[in-house]
Amino acid sequence: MPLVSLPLPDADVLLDEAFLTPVAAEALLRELTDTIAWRHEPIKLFGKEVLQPRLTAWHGDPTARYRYSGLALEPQPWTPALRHLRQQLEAASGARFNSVLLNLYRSGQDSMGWHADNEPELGPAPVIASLSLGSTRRFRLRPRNLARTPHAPVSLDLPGGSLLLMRGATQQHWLHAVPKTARFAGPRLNLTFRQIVGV
Ligand SMILES: O=C(O)CCC(=O)C(=O)O
Ligand SMILES: [Fe+2]
Repeated sequence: MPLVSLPLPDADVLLDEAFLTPVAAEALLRELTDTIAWRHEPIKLFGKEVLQPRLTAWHGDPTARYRYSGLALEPQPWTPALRHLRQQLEAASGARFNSVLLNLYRSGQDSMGWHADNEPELGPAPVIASLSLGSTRRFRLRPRNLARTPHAPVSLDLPGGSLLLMRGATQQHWLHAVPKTARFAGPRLNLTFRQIVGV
C-alpha cells in the first residue's frame, strides 16, 4: 500500500496502514519477540526511579550513541532481521537510519507518555520511521503550542504491519504518545528507526 500524507499543519506525517503483509508482520513479531534482549529500564519521574511501562532495546551502528529520558543507551549490534528491515525502510522513506529503538508493549497497561523525538543528537528535522507489529494501539498526536498550531489532537490506530513516517517540523511542533488502554490489547512491538548525528 502507498504512504498517505496526513493533512496536519506544521507537520509532515505519512502513514501506510499495510506496509508489511499480515504474514510477514506476524513472522517478524515472533522473531523479534524471541531474539531481542529486552530490557526493563528505570527512568526518573519527578526525582523518583520507576520502571518504564514497557520493555525496550536499542540497536545500531557503534557510533550511534543516544541519550533518552536521562539514559545513556549503548547500541547493540544490528541483527540480520533488523538490518533487512532497515534496508526496506530506507528504500520506502528515502532517508538513512543508523539506529533503531524497539518498544515492546506487553499489554494495554504498557504505554508511552507525551514527548517529541527532539533530542539534539537527532538533528533539527529528523526523519523517524515507525513500524508497528502485533496488536493495534492508538497513537496520539497533539500540537506543542496551540497558539502557533491551532489543531485538535489526532488519534491514529496503528495496526500490525503499519508504517508511520514523521519528518520535517513534526517533532518541533507536535508531541505524540501511546496511552494505556482498558480495552483488551495483546503485545505490540514498535520499532522507530532514527539517524543519530554527532553533537
Ligand atoms: O510505539 C509507538 O508507536 C511510538 C514509539 C515512540 O514514540 C518512540 O519510540 O519514541
Ligand atoms: Fe517518539
